[in-house]
Amino acid sequence: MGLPFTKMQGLGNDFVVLDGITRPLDVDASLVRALADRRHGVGCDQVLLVEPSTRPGADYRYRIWNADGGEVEHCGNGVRCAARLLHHKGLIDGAVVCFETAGGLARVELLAPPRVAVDMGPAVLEPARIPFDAPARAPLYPLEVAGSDYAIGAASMGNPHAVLPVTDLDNAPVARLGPAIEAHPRFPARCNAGFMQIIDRGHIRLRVYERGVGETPACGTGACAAVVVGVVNDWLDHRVRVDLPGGELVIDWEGEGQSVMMTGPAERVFEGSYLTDKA
Ligand SMILES: N[C@H](CCC[C@H](N)C(=O)O)C(=O)O
Repeated sequence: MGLPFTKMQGLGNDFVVLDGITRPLDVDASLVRALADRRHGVGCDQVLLVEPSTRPGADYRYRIWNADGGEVEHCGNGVRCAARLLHHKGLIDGAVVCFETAGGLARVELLAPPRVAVDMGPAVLEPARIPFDAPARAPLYPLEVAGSDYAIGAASMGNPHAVLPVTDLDNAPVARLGPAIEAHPRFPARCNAGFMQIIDRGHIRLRVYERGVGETPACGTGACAAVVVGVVNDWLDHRVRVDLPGGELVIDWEGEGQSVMMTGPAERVFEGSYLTDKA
C-alpha cells in the first residue's frame, strides 16, 4: 500500500503535500529525506503535512519539513500551495482559510488561479527571538563569514533569515557564502540566507540559500524577510515587487507590528503514491 501525496510548486519551490486530515499520519525525518530525494524518491524542497487544527481561530494545521529532514516553523510558498490544494479538494468554505503553523497563524485567501494572498503575520526583529546572537537590535549587523566582514539584516517570519545586500546578484557568491551563513554560529537554529539586490524603492531581485535545502528558485518567507530589512533600512517603500529566479512575489509591509502580506502563485503538478514498501 503506497503513501498518497500531491506534488505542488510555487515559483519552482516544490513540495510533497501529505494528507493528515483523512487519517493521522506519522512523519519523521527519515520519511521526509526519502520523499525529498530527487533520484530515489519523489523529489522536493520541503514536505508539507496538513492536519485538523488544534487551536481556536485556525481551520487547519500545517507542518513543514526541509529536505534534510528538519521540521521548521513556516513556509510562505508552501502555505499558498496547501490552501490551493484544500480548495481544490472542497475542504475550504469560500476562499479564505486560516492555518496554524509552528511559527504562528497564516490567513490565506484564494485569488483568481493561480494567485494566492497570505497574511504572513508580523516580522520579528528582536535578535533573541530570531534567534540571532547580537548585543542589541540594529538595522544591520556586522558578521564575519568565511574570513571576510559583511553587514547583514536579520529577521524572523517564524523562521530565521539573514539578508545580505549585494550589488550584482547574478554573480553573488551564493554557493560559497550561503552554506557559511546558514550554519553561522551566531544563528543557533541556523538560518535562511537571502542575497538582495535593490533595483529601486519598489523592486528588488533576490536569491535565497534555504536552511536545510540549499538554493531554491524561490523562498516566500525569504522574500518577506528581505523586504522587512529593506524597509527598516529605508531602502524600500511598503509595496515591493520581489523578482526571484523562479518568478515574482509581491510583498506589502506597513511597518513594525503590522502583518507582512505576500501574493504569488501556487499550482498542483501531479497526484501520486509513494511506494514505501520497496519489496
Ligand atoms: N527553508 C525554510 C523553510 C521553507 C521556507 C521557504 N520554502 C518559503 O517559501 O518560505 C527554513 O528552514 O526556515
